Amino acid sequence: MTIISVEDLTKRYGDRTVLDGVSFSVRQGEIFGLLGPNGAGKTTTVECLEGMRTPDAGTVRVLGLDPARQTRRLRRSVGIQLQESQLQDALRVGEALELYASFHPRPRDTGELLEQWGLAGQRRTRFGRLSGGQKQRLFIALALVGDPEVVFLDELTTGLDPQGRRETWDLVRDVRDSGVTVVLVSHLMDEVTALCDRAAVLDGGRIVAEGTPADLVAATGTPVTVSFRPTAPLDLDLLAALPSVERVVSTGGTVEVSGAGPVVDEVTATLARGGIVVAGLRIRERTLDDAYVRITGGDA
Ligand SMILES: Nc1ncnc2c1ncn2[C@@H]1O[C@H](COP(=O)(O)OP(=O)(O)OP(=O)(O)O)[C@@H](O)[C@H]1O
Repeated sequence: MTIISVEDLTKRYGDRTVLDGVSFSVRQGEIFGLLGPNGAGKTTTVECLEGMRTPDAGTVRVLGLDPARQTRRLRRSVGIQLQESQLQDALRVGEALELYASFHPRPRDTGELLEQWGLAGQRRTRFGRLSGGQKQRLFIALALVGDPEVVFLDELTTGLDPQGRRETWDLVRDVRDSGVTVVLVSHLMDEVTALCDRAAVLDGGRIVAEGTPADLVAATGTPVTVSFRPTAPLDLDLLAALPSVERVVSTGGTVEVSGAGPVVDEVTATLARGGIVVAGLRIRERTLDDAYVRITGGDA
């Protein structure tokens, strides 16, 4: 079921068009990534979905509502991750959660949320005294306190150490598994690969790719590279003639074969047929990082 649909969304700031016919949809219960370099228009898109900005053209629906016109009804069902500047340093963690819970008709149990997000021991701690990771977890807990159907998370793990990032990813998966649809704004490829069920890549105000992380990689035809040292003479033309192979280079006894598609299968089958044993076999898999750089023209 489609929870969010965006069709031909256009937004201008003055005479500058920052969103130029953006279309994508988000299904219920998925983690959907909105990925793109700085200034691509991610935040503007999400602000249109949250009802904070009014599109100049196009149609946006979130849970069947028009965010620009039915903002209040929408706010009951969506959770939005705050930015740091939006909480006062003197506010205690428990107070912040109670305050935000009071804005919602059927809030979640705040004690349970504190427990879930590892903040039970910080209930009386002032916001200004929390660590970066604790602040980030509090922002997510605040986004969830209204028991939303959709939650928007923006630059989720900024400032967290590797351990903190992984723990946060696990918690976001739990959020998804509890039935909440998650829209994640990120410019971090590893985050999108690890977390998102699907993602759209935004560049210069347009969607330039959309699909699962694997789809995005495949769509760009980013090369796979296989390298090895043959232990017997090898006819490189045999490899160059394989359908998926684009390039064969031999330097200092190491052969490097690259291409898009089933390169690894074709090369290993050819070697096996020729009875050629190889040493130091390495396969460099394509990654979303490579795909992203290709899609956005290297502006990562
Ligand atoms: N209120 C505004 N007035 C004028 N221009 C704006 C405004 N807000 C954003 N912009 C411009 O619109 C473009 C898109 O900005 P947006 O914040 O949506 O991009 P983003 O992909 O979220 O980037 P970042 O990752 O840097 O936050 C940028 O060039 C930005 O400078």
